[in-house]
Amino acid sequence: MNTTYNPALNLEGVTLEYPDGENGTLKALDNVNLSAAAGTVTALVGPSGSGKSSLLAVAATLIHSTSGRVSIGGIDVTTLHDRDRTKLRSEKIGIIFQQPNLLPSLTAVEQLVIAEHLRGNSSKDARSRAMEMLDVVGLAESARRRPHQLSGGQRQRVNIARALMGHPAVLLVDEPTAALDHERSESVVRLLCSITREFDVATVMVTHDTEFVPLSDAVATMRDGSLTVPRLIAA
Ligand SMILES: Nc1ncnc2c1ncn2[C@@H]1O[C@H](COP(=O)(O)OP(=O)(O)OP(=O)(O)O)[C@@H](O)[C@H]1O
Repeated sequence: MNTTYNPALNLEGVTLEYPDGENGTLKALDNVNLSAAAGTVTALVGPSGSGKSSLLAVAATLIHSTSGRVSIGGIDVTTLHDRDRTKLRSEKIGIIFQQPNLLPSLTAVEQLVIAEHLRGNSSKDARSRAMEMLDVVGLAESARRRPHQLSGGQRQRVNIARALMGHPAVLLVDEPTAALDHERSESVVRLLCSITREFDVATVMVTHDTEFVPLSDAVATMRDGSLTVPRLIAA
Protein backbone atom coordinates (compact mmCIF):
# COMPACT_ATOMS: atom_id res chain seq x y z
CA MET A 1 0.00 0.00 0.00
CA ASN A 2 1.30 3.45 -0.89
CA THR A 3 0.92 5.62 2.18
CA THR A 4 2.78 8.67 0.84
CA TYR A 5 0.79 11.82 1.57
CA ASN A 6 0.90 14.37 -1.22
CA PRO A 7 -0.64 17.74 -0.39
CA ALA A 8 -2.61 19.28 -3.25
CA LEU A 9 -0.06 22.10 -3.39
CA ASN A 10 3.46 22.03 -2.01
CA LEU A 11 6.20 24.64 -2.26
CA GLU A 12 9.63 23.69 -0.93
CA GLY A 13 12.49 26.12 -0.65
CA VAL A 14 11.10 28.30 -3.43
CA THR A 15 13.14 31.34 -4.38
CA LEU A 16 12.23 33.82 -7.11
CA GLU A 17 14.59 36.50 -8.29
CA TYR A 18 13.74 39.30 -10.70
CA PRO A 19 16.44 41.21 -12.58
CA ASP A 20 16.95 44.57 -10.88
CA GLY A 21 19.22 47.25 -12.26
CA GLU A 22 22.22 46.46 -14.44
CA ASN A 23 23.59 43.37 -12.73
CA GLY A 24 21.48 43.12 -9.61
CA THR A 25 18.55 40.93 -8.65
CA LEU A 26 15.57 41.40 -6.40
CA LYS A 27 14.52 38.42 -4.30
CA ALA A 28 10.71 38.44 -4.45
CA LEU A 29 10.51 34.98 -2.79
CA ASP A 30 13.15 33.80 -0.37
CA ASN A 31 13.16 30.08 0.50
CA VAL A 32 9.38 29.83 0.75
CA ASN A 33 7.75 26.65 2.08
CA LEU A 34 4.00 26.18 1.88
CA SER A 35 1.80 23.14 1.96
CA ALA A 36 -1.95 23.35 1.26
CA ALA A 37 -4.23 20.37 1.77
CA ALA A 38 -7.44 19.56 -0.08
CA GLY A 39 -10.55 21.03 1.56
CA THR A 40 -8.69 23.85 3.34
CA VAL A 41 -8.33 27.61 2.84
CA THR A 42 -4.96 29.21 3.57
CA ALA A 43 -5.07 33.00 3.82
CA LEU A 44 -1.95 34.82 2.71
CA VAL A 45 -1.44 38.26 4.19
CA GLY A 46 1.42 40.75 4.27
CA PRO A 47 2.38 44.28 3.28
CA SER A 48 2.41 45.58 -0.28
CA GLY A 49 5.45 44.37 -2.20
CA SER A 50 6.14 41.48 0.21
CA GLY A 51 5.77 38.82 -2.52
CA LYS A 52 2.18 37.55 -2.23
CA SER A 53 1.32 37.82 -5.94
CA SER A 54 4.71 36.38 -6.86
CA LEU A 55 3.97 33.36 -4.68
CA LEU A 56 0.59 32.85 -6.38
CA ALA A 57 2.15 33.22 -9.85
CA VAL A 58 4.79 30.59 -9.06
CA ALA A 59 2.18 28.26 -7.51
CA ALA A 60 0.00 28.78 -10.61
CA THR A 61 3.01 27.70 -12.72
CA LEU A 62 2.71 31.01 -14.59
CA ILE A 63 6.29 31.92 -13.75
CA HIS A 64 9.29 29.71 -13.03
CA SER A 65 10.90 29.88 -9.64
CA THR A 66 14.65 30.51 -9.64
CA SER A 67 15.13 27.52 -7.36
CA GLY A 68 13.10 25.17 -5.19
CA ARG A 69 10.29 22.76 -5.91
CA VAL A 70 6.62 23.35 -6.69
CA SER A 71 4.40 20.27 -6.64
CA ILE A 72 0.75 19.89 -7.53
CA GLY A 73 -0.75 16.63 -6.27
CA GLY A 74 2.75 15.21 -5.86
CA ILE A 75 3.87 16.14 -9.40
CA ASP A 76 6.97 18.33 -9.44
CA VAL A 77 6.02 21.01 -11.97
CA THR A 78 9.54 22.43 -12.07
CA THR A 79 10.68 19.36 -14.03
CA LEU A 80 7.85 19.43 -16.60
CA HIS A 81 8.15 20.60 -20.19
CA ASP A 82 6.10 23.67 -21.09
CA ARG A 83 3.32 21.69 -22.79
CA ASP A 84 2.88 19.34 -19.84
CA ARG A 85 2.94 22.23 -17.40
CA THR A 86 0.25 24.07 -19.39
CA LYS A 87 -1.85 20.88 -19.40
CA LEU A 88 -1.42 20.38 -15.67
CA ARG A 89 -2.34 24.03 -15.05
CA SER A 90 -5.52 23.73 -17.06
CA GLU A 91 -6.50 20.43 -15.43
CA LYS A 92 -5.53 21.10 -11.82
CA ILE A 93 -5.43 24.81 -11.11
CA GLY A 94 -8.21 27.38 -10.91
CA ILE A 95 -7.10 31.00 -10.81
CA ILE A 96 -9.26 33.84 -9.52
CA PHE A 97 -7.93 37.38 -9.88
CA GLN A 98 -9.37 40.46 -8.22
CA GLN A 99 -10.90 41.69 -11.49
CA PRO A 100 -13.17 39.05 -13.01
CA ASN A 101 -12.06 39.79 -16.62
CA LEU A 102 -15.33 38.68 -18.14
CA LEU A 103 -15.99 39.13 -21.85
CA PRO A 104 -18.51 41.99 -22.17
CA SER A 105 -20.60 40.44 -24.96
CA LEU A 106 -21.11 37.02 -23.39
CA THR A 107 -23.78 35.92 -20.94
CA ALA A 108 -22.75 34.40 -17.61
CA VAL A 109 -23.28 30.85 -18.83
CA GLU A 110 -21.38 31.54 -22.07
CA GLN A 111 -18.37 32.82 -20.06
CA LEU A 112 -18.13 29.37 -18.47
CA VAL A 113 -18.79 27.39 -21.65
CA ILE A 114 -16.13 29.29 -23.62
CA ALA A 115 -13.58 28.68 -20.86
CA GLU A 116 -14.29 24.98 -21.22
CA HIS A 117 -13.93 25.17 -25.02
CA LEU A 118 -10.58 26.94 -24.61
CA ARG A 119 -9.55 24.07 -22.36
CA GLY A 120 -10.21 21.80 -25.33
CA ASN A 121 -13.45 20.36 -24.04
CA SER A 122 -16.24 21.14 -26.47
CA SER A 123 -18.56 18.44 -25.23
CA LYS A 124 -22.26 19.13 -24.91
CA ASP A 125 -21.86 18.56 -21.18
CA ALA A 126 -20.07 21.92 -20.87
CA ARG A 127 -23.36 23.84 -20.85
CA SER A 128 -25.01 21.66 -18.23
CA ARG A 129 -21.90 21.79 -16.03
CA ALA A 130 -21.83 25.59 -16.50
CA MET A 131 -25.44 25.79 -15.28
CA GLU A 132 -24.55 23.56 -12.36
CA MET A 133 -21.58 25.76 -11.37
CA LEU A 134 -23.68 28.94 -11.68
CA ASP A 135 -26.16 27.30 -9.33
CA VAL A 136 -23.34 26.53 -6.86
CA VAL A 137 -22.44 30.23 -6.73
CA GLY A 138 -26.10 31.28 -6.46
CA LEU A 139 -26.48 32.65 -9.97
CA ALA A 140 -28.67 30.11 -11.74
CA GLU A 141 -31.31 32.82 -12.28
CA SER A 142 -28.75 35.17 -13.85
CA ALA A 143 -27.28 32.74 -16.38
CA ARG A 144 -28.44 34.82 -19.35
CA ARG A 145 -27.18 38.15 -18.05
CA ARG A 146 -24.16 39.90 -19.49
CA PRO A 147 -21.48 41.42 -17.21
CA HIS A 148 -22.95 44.95 -17.32
CA GLN A 149 -26.24 43.51 -16.03
CA LEU A 150 -24.53 41.97 -12.99
CA SER A 151 -23.30 43.58 -9.75
CA GLY A 152 -19.59 43.50 -8.83
CA GLY A 153 -20.23 40.65 -6.40
CA GLN A 154 -22.17 38.69 -9.02
CA ARG A 155 -19.37 39.18 -11.56
CA GLN A 156 -16.90 37.81 -9.03
CA ARG A 157 -19.22 34.81 -8.50
CA VAL A 158 -19.20 34.14 -12.26
CA ASN A 159 -15.41 34.31 -12.07
CA ILE A 160 -15.44 31.72 -9.25
CA ALA A 161 -17.86 29.46 -11.14
CA ARG A 162 -15.61 29.69 -14.21
CA ALA A 163 -12.57 28.64 -12.18
CA LEU A 164 -14.49 25.57 -10.96
CA MET A 165 -15.39 24.40 -14.48
CA GLY A 166 -12.16 22.44 -14.92
CA HIS A 167 -12.50 20.44 -11.64
CA PRO A 168 -9.38 22.07 -10.12
CA ALA A 169 -7.47 20.52 -7.22
CA VAL A 170 -5.97 23.90 -6.30
CA LEU A 171 -7.66 27.33 -6.26
CA LEU A 172 -5.37 30.36 -6.26
CA VAL A 173 -7.19 33.54 -5.38
CA ASP A 174 -5.70 37.03 -5.52
CA GLU A 175 -7.54 39.72 -3.54
CA PRO A 176 -11.04 38.52 -4.47
CA THR A 177 -12.71 41.33 -2.55
CA ALA A 178 -10.61 44.27 -3.74
CA ALA A 179 -13.43 45.76 -5.80
CA LEU A 180 -16.29 44.96 -3.41
CA ASP A 181 -18.02 46.61 -0.47
CA HIS A 182 -17.93 45.00 2.97
CA GLU A 183 -21.12 42.95 2.70
CA ARG A 184 -20.33 41.56 -0.73
CA SER A 185 -16.73 40.89 0.32
CA GLU A 186 -17.85 38.77 3.23
CA SER A 187 -20.28 36.76 1.13
CA VAL A 188 -17.61 36.13 -1.56
CA VAL A 189 -15.10 34.93 1.07
CA ARG A 190 -17.76 32.71 2.66
CA LEU A 191 -18.58 31.29 -0.77
CA LEU A 192 -14.89 30.54 -1.43
CA CYS A 193 -14.66 28.74 1.93
CA SER A 194 -17.77 26.67 1.30
CA ILE A 195 -16.78 25.61 -2.24
CA THR A 196 -13.31 24.70 -0.92
CA ARG A 197 -14.97 22.16 1.35
CA GLU A 198 -17.67 21.06 -1.07
CA PHE A 199 -15.24 20.45 -3.96
CA ASP A 200 -12.32 19.39 -1.75
CA VAL A 201 -9.90 21.86 -3.32
CA ALA A 202 -6.83 23.42 -1.69
CA THR A 203 -7.41 27.17 -1.71
CA VAL A 204 -4.72 29.78 -1.19
CA MET A 205 -6.20 33.26 -0.93
CA VAL A 206 -4.25 36.51 -0.86
CA THR A 207 -6.23 39.07 1.08
CA HIS A 208 -5.75 42.48 2.62
CA ASP A 209 -9.04 42.06 4.50
CA THR A 210 -7.63 40.62 7.72
CA GLU A 211 -11.18 40.78 9.05
CA PHE A 212 -12.09 37.74 6.92
CA VAL A 213 -8.96 35.74 7.83
CA PRO A 214 -10.80 33.93 10.70
CA LEU A 215 -13.05 32.31 8.06
CA SER A 216 -10.05 30.41 6.68
CA ASP A 217 -8.30 27.35 8.13
CA ALA A 218 -4.78 28.77 8.33
CA VAL A 219 -2.99 32.07 7.84
CA ALA A 220 0.57 32.74 6.72
CA THR A 221 2.29 36.11 6.50
CA MET A 222 4.69 37.26 3.78
CA ARG A 223 7.37 39.75 4.70
CA ASP A 224 10.18 40.76 2.35
CA GLY A 225 9.79 37.55 0.35
CA SER A 226 9.80 35.24 3.38
CA LEU A 227 6.73 33.32 4.49
CA THR A 228 5.91 32.46 8.10
CA VAL A 229 4.83 28.92 8.92
CA PRO A 230 1.02 28.87 8.46
CA ARG A 231 -0.82 29.25 11.75
CA LEU A 232 -3.95 27.14 12.15
CA ILE A 233 -7.12 29.02 12.95
CA ALA A 234 -9.33 27.48 15.62
CA ALA A 235 -12.80 26.53 14.34
N1 LIG B 1 7.97 41.52 -13.06
C1 LIG B 1 8.70 42.03 -12.06
N2 LIG B 1 9.95 42.48 -12.29
C2 LIG B 1 10.72 42.97 -11.28
N3 LIG B 1 10.30 43.06 -9.99
C3 LIG B 1 9.06 42.63 -9.71
C4 LIG B 1 8.19 42.11 -10.72
N4 LIG B 1 7.00 41.76 -10.13
C5 LIG B 1 7.14 42.06 -8.83
N5 LIG B 1 8.34 42.58 -8.57
C6 LIG B 1 8.88 42.99 -7.25
O1 LIG B 1 8.82 41.82 -6.42
C7 LIG B 1 8.43 42.19 -5.10
C8 LIG B 1 7.19 41.40 -4.71
O2 LIG B 1 6.10 41.85 -5.53
P1 LIG B 1 4.64 41.21 -5.42
O3 LIG B 1 3.80 41.82 -6.48
O4 LIG B 1 4.75 39.74 -5.41
O5 LIG B 1 4.16 41.72 -3.96
P2 LIG B 1 2.71 41.73 -3.29
O6 LIG B 1 2.90 41.33 -1.88
O7 LIG B 1 1.77 40.91 -4.12
O8 LIG B 1 2.32 43.25 -3.38
P3 LIG B 1 0.83 43.94 -3.43
O9 LIG B 1 0.16 43.60 -2.12
O10 LIG B 1 1.14 45.40 -3.54
O11 LIG B 1 0.13 43.39 -4.63
C9 LIG B 1 8.22 43.71 -5.09
O12 LIG B 1 9.42 44.30 -4.63
C10 LIG B 1 8.01 44.03 -6.55
O13 LIG B 1 8.43 45.33 -6.84
